Amino acid sequence: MHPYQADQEHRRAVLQAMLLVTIVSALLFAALNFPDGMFLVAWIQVALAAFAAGLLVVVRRTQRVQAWCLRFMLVLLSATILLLSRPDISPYAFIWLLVIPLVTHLLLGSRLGLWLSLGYMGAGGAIYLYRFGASPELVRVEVLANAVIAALTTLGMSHFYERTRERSELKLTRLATVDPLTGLANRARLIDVFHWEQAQARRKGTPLSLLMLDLDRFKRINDEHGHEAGDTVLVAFARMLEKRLRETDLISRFGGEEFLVLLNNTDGKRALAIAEELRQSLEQLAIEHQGKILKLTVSIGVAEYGPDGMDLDALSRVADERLYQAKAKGRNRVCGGPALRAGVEREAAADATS
Ligand SMILES: Nc1nc2c(ncn2[C@@H]2O[C@H](COP(=O)(O)OP(=O)(O)OP(=O)(O)O)[C@@H](O)[C@H]2O)c(=O)[nH]1
Repeated sequence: MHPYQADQEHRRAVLQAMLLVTIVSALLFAALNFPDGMFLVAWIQVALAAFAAGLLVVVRRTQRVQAWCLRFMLVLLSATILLLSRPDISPYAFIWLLVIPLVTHLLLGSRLGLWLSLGYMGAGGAIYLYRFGASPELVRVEVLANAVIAALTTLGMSHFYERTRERSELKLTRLATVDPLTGLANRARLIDVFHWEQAQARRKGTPLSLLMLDLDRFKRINDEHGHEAGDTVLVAFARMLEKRLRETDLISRFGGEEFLVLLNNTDGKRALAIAEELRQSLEQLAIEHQGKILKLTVSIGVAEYGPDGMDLDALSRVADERLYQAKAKGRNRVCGGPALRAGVEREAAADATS
């Protein structure tokens, strides 16, 4: 699951729980307020329950969970402030202000949660002082001190909890999707991104290509210069790939000295040319390790989404076969399919005759 998706699913679950609580409590309060003749308050509560019920249906399927969380919070908090500003509301209803930091942080994260909490709790506090400022027993120092300390405690704890949760989630996401040696994407992330790119390619008909790269005689580097030198080479190769490719390309390390690159918006012919540029760049690269210069080459297999396969497994298989051909032909070369090669040759012939 993409990190963004994991976060989205977390928020979706919290929002669904919050909507259920809102429906039940709003209907309960409406049922208490109707017999007391507080019709406007009761109808606002019924409207809030209806809005939450409608949202419950939308939220099950929407991809825009964060936007719906914000809309729901703005409606819920504005309705709360509206109800608290009614002259017939009990001072005990202001206790609900203490719940604001908890729900805003759970639904909107630490940043938006903090700002909305400060805004709406501040507004609620101001309404309380305006309404009950003339009743000495309701604005006694110990009453206000209790309220302020309780409010700051829930705000501080909610903020601290959410910040810590967000940081751990980020750390776990990094661990789950990044190769620790090179900092490139790992297999799990490549699979994730491939699914996204595959959907784009299907919907928009844009081309997509895959390169499989394998360093030549890498074992020798390890054997002759040590494992550390091998690691230095892998990192230098990763940085070279990042420098030569676009930010939208996904570069991943699959294992050992094998790398996979996903080139979006790139057809097989262009991918073949890019692979050739990468091959030449590595050939010219001098990698320094403990005062020694290490030289290395790479073999590359190219596959194109569509002609060579419709999923990652099929494309990887084809790219791997072509990589094997490149190795078999003497290494330090790029191999595409017959169709790709024919395309390049046709172009070369056209160039020669023009
Ligand atoms: N330094 C280092 N070496 C690694 C790492 N992962 C795998 N290797 C080594 O990579 C080498 C791969 O060797 P082979 O699969 O024989 O391939 P090669 O020597 O590159 O030969 P060809 O691919 O046929 O050109 C092995 O010696 C592994 O121990 C790593 O993270 N760091």
